[in-house]
Amino acid sequence: MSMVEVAQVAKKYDGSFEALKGVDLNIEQGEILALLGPNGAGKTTLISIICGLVTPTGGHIRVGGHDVITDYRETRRLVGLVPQEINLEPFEKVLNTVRFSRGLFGLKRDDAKIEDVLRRLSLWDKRDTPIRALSGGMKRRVLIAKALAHEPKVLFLDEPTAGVDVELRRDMWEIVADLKARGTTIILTTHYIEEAEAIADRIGVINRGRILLVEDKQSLMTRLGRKELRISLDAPLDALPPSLEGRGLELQDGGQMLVHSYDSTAERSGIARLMADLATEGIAVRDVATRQSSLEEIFVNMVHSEEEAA
Ligand SMILES: Nc1ncnc2c1ncn2[C@@H]1O[C@H](COP(=O)(O)OP(=O)(O)OP(=O)(O)O)[C@@H](O)[C@H]1O
Repeated sequence: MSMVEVAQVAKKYDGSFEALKGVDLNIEQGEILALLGPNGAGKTTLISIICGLVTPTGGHIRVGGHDVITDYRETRRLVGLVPQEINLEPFEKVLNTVRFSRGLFGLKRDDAKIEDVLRRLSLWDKRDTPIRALSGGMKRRVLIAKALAHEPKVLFLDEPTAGVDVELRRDMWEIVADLKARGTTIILTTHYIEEAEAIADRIGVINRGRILLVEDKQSLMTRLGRKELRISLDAPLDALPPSLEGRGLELQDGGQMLVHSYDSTAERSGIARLMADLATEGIAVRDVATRQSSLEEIFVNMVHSEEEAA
C-alpha cells in the first residue's frame, strides 16, 4: 500500500480556473518525492489538498489508507506541513510555539518529544527566545519543528529553501535526510532543480495542473540525459567529410569543434569507431571532453516542449 495515493484529483478555483486537471500520484512509505514545476503549476494546491486544507473538486486522496475527506481527523494527524510563508506568533517563545502545535492535535503534553525535535533542529538553545528575535533561518527551523511536533508519518515541505542562503539550504537537506532515515515520508516542492537532484528519490514534474512525469531520479537522469563528446580539432573543417555524415555529428565554433551526441545508456556509444574514422580521414584531434545534460536542462526542455504543444 502506498503511503499517499492521489487519484484523478482536480481543482477548479472560483468554479472555473482549473488549477489541477486530474492528477494521479502514489508516494511510497519512506521515500522523498520532489515536485518540480514553474510558478503557478499547481504544487501548493496539490499539497494543500493532500493535507486536507483545500477541498478538491474531483478525485480521491488517501493517506495511510484513510480518505482525507471522510477520515479527516485521522489523516490530518498523519501529516505535517511546513508552509511557504512564515506564520509564527512573534512574541511567543520557541518552546511554547512548538508545544502548542502538538496540543492542537489533541495529543497529551510530552516534553521529552518536544525536546528531541528541538535538539534535532538545533533549536534547543533557543527554546526560551521569542520568535521575533530569531534569524530568518531559525524561523524556518521553527516551522519544521512545529510540523514535526505531533510526530507525523508524512511531511510536506512547500519550497523549504526559497530565498535562504547556501549554508542553510545544506542544513535543510541534512534535516530532510535525517527524517528519511527515521522512516518519514517526505514530499517537497521546489523551484531548485539542484535541490531535487541532491535529495530526492523520485521526481515529479508538474506544469499547468498536470503531472508530466514521475520517475526515479537516477533513471530519469540516465534516460533523458544525453551525453556529448566534444572533440576539439587541430585545424577547422569547412564541412564534415562524407564518411562522417549521417552519424549525429555537428560542427561548432567555426568548424573547430566536432560534437558527437550519444545515448550514455546504449551498449555501444560509437566513440571508438569515430576516433578511428577521424584518424583515417587524417583529422588531427587536439582535445576531447564529455558533458552530460543536467536535470535542469531536462526539466526546461520538458516544460518548454509541453508549452509548445499547448
Ligand atoms: N485560492 C485561490 N483562488 C484562485 N486561484 C488560485 C488560488 N490559489 C491558487 N490559485 C491559482 O492556481 C494556480 C496554481 O497555484 P499554486 O499556488 O498551486 O501553484 P504553485 O505551483 O505552488 O506555484 P508557486 O511555485 O508560485 O508557489 C495559479 O494560477 C494560482 O493563481
